[in-house]
Amino acid sequence: MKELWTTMASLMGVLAFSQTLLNTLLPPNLRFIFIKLFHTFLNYFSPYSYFDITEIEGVNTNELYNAVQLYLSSTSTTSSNRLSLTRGLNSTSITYTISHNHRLTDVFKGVYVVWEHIVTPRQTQTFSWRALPEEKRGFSLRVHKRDKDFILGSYFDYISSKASEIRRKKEDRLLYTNSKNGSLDSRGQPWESVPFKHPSTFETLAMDPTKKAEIMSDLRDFAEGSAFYKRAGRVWKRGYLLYGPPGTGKSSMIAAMANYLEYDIYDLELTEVQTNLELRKLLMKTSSKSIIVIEDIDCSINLKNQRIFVFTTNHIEKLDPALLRSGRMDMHVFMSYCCFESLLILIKNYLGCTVNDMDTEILRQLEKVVCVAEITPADVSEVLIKNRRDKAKAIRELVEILR
Ligand SMILES: Nc1ncnc2c1ncn2[C@@H]1O[C@H](COP(=O)(O)OP(=O)(O)OP(=O)(O)O)[C@@H](O)[C@H]1O
Repeated sequence: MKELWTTMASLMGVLAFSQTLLNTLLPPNLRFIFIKLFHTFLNYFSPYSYFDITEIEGVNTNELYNAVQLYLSSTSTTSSNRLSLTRGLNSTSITYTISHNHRLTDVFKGVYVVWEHIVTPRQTQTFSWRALPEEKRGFSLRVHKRDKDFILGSYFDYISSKASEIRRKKEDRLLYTNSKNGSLDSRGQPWESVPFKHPSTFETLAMDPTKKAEIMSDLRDFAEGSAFYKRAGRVWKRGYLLYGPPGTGKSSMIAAMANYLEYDIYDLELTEVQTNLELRKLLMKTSSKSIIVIEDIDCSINLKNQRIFVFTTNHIEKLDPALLRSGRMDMHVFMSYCCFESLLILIKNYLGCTVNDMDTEILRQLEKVVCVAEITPADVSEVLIKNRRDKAKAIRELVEILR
């Protein structure tokens, strides 16, 4: 053991001496060439290839760096014993990634790779139109030379698609509205956004169960069908027309759709849009995983984008028949007054009672009166919220107002 230490100490001494000799004898340019040659020599014999992904390329943010960071934060790949945790302002989710200058191993289709998160202080601030971070951050990927082509071919594509999936799941979704008179915000965006936190889901939505199941399956088919639409040469878009009296749940339905598909919502106020060109620009600035809501329908609008559109109206009879025939609306959904099934859903939402908890005679009475009373789910909700602490009173009052 003692001998080993002595040998190591001598080796270190030789190395230090060689470095000093190199620094004294060689001018900086030659020294640089010498070090480069030395690295090339080492690389030649090394069994590994390295890929560097820096956070900032020139002055642009490198999207691949963000994608790798997100990908490495997914539980299935994390095998490091030191992680950095972060949470964005107004966000409910925590993101974690490997700590600075730590490593982790990932396995992709049986191939082992090692990631290292390299963070070093930025030495000099080169001239730039925007301030650069004080630290230089980057990922270095080490792969075996024999796996290099395979990794370049599919691993990075896999990382990018996984990162988009994680981004959609983790990020709080947003509700966008178009700025007044087509003005742009401080970041040059025509849409203003706020976090979207509407609690409505298909489970809490009171409507005919068959119709509900049909809409859910249509949405799912559409969201998963991009390849089919492409094969069939059709534009990947779907239009829904929601119509019915106020308070029947059109807005709740839109929120349920967005929550179901985990899409953002763009609430398009057409009165703020002056020209078709302006409209096109607005639509170009939306993501494809989004629902675009248009409440004032106008025949002249031209919608060619790939996404889901939802049109709402309280008066379908006032719509131009040409608009209904135009093929822009693939599904017409009538949001109707309360039916018995809707009533049961609302009672469960607000009072926590199921059919089994309720008196059969009361149920029979409710069933009899609800189908003749023109009462909206919004009206029923009001009564139930008001009396939510006294379930019996809530049901009694419901029977009363339905008569
Ligand atoms: N079908 C429904 N299921 C569950 N809750 C509903 C439903 N319809 C209405 N509500 C309740 O009533 C409130 C108002 O309904 P909502 O705004 O969705 O109706 P709307 O049809 O969009 O009305 P408007 O045409 O006036 O915009 C909702 O926040 C919700 O609490």
